[in-house]
Amino acid sequence: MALVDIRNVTKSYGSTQVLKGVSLDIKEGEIVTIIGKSGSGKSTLLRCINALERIDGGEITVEGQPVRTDMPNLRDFRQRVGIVFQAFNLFPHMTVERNITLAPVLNKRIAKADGRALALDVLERVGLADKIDAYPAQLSGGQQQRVAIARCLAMRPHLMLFDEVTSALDPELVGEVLKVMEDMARQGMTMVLVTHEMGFARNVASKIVFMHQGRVWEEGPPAELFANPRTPELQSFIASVR
Ligand SMILES: Nc1ncnc2c1ncn2[C@@H]1O[C@H](COP(=O)(O)OP(=O)(O)OP(=O)(O)O)[C@@H](O)[C@H]1O
Repeated sequence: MALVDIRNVTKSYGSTQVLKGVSLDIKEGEIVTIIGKSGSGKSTLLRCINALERIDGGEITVEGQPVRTDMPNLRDFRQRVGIVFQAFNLFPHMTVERNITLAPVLNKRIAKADGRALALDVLERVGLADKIDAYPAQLSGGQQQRVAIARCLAMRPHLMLFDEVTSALDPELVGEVLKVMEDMARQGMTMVLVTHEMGFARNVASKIVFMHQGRVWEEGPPAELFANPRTPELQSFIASVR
């Protein structure tokens, strides 16, 4: 069974249909990269998987459970499906440790006394254990984004979604964040990313999904898709990002 099963999903904002019948399977351990032009519906699809947006038609299931914005165990669901955004959204008045432990303590996933150990554990995974007592303003953008990823990892998610997480970073800071994501991929985390980083898409993704005008236009393993794009739309997209 697929970890995520997306069947014929439609979604409109007002009179604009942004998703026009999207179907997609994501299996455990897969690294799926969604690419496509601005406005093709990539972020919207990602947000629908996490129940941040209500879908109009079709169905999304995660681990067999239908995803709905009004599902009874939404908070529990969001712990299993983490999302990291372009803006890091760290609380500026809290230390890195507090930022990471706030939700797990509030949700009673861990005792307050165990918070520091948990924070250290996830910070080690993003290479920032020495910043546990820092405040966000004392960190670079790349470091802040790695803390945001660590905060997500602290919930022990089964699936992680990344929405253009390197787009707001200075170019020299992009690599450190991609490296953390690459490590997570290697450790078997199931990940879905919307990204403009074609190098990452080529080298790390197990599957590329090319979206065009609200549809999955082409999908497949990167080597195949980039070497033999079948449609003129993907050909011109690849040419535009070279
Ligand atoms: N909350 C919203 N209200 C109205 N329209 C929206 C909303 N969110 C997105 N849209 C519109 O839906 C379309 C798809 O947006 P989406 O962000 O999913 O595209 P995208 O492929 O991720 O683009 P980008 O690469 O620019 O982020 C766009 O035309 C956008 O203007």
